Amino acid sequence: MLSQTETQQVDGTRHQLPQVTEPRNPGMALDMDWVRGLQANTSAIERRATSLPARRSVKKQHQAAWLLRAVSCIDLTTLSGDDTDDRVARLCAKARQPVAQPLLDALGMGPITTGAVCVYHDMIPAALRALEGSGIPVAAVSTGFPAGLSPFHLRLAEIEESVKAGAGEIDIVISRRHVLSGHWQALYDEMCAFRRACGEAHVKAILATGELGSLRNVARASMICMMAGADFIKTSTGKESVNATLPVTLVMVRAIRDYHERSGFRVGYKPAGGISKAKDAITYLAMMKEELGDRWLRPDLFRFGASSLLGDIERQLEHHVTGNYSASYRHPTS
Ligand SMILES: O=C[C@H](O)COP(=O)(O)O
Repeated sequence: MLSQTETQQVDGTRHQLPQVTEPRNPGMALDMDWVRGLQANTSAIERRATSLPARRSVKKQHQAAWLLRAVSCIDLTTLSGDDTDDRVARLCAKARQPVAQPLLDALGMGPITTGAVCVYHDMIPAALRALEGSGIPVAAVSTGFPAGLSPFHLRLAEIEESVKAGAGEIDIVISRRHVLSGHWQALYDEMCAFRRACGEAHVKAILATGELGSLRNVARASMICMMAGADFIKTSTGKESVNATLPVTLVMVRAIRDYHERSGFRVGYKPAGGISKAKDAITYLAMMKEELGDRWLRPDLFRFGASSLLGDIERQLEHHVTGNYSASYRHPTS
């Protein structure tokens, strides 16, 4: 069983987190002087990113508490052309009970859920049905995900349809070409329009960082999306050839820190794509704690976009409790 100290390791609170209400980022006018002043020292960033996993070893007895926190921050995702209502229902059952009850009992933990379930628009009704009464939000990818190259009015309409269908969170993709050609005003205007179309639904801006060409572009695109009112900035669709990485994370979380220092608003961070190992999840959480502080270790400000991470975390928790590793096929996600 986890002691109270162990469950407090992650951010000084019990794992069953009280609800915290964060004022929504309203955005601000585009400040091009600020944007142009943003630089990224690639070699320093890469050095810091490489040193983190090696330097930061979460002590064994605290790992289970960190892993449970990671679970509560997962946007449990299925984004496949062959998604079906049944697959989404199985995924949602997993979101409601992501860790087997005997493991939770052995760890002395109460109920836990994932942060959200993330699906394509057509899967929203199935997800809502399966999550009814759970309080788990449905996130829908939108705006011509993953490329974001459909006609602009259709991208706006897609957001509106998903909000109407009941999605509480909308993951939009930005136009990479605006970044690659330095059309910052166009990027800002696009993001403002997406935010408006979302209404009360929270909007995550997917930058597709693997396609932005440089870390400096990542810094600038992050800042512009926040200036235009993004609630979260997210690395990737999971469909680019390079998805979430630690260097990109450093650049994005430092942009979040700068934005908070100047505006007073906290924007969330969502690394997504290719995060499938429990130890990587701990590295990301440790980076959030070191760069942004404990407040960003809660699901209202941090999510993993991941389809298979949960299975590995459950395996590691089982090992923590029983001393044995089970086969990964025993922990299917959907
Ligand atoms: O936003 C989430 C990603 O599409 C999930 O990517 P993944 O399948 O590599 O975990």
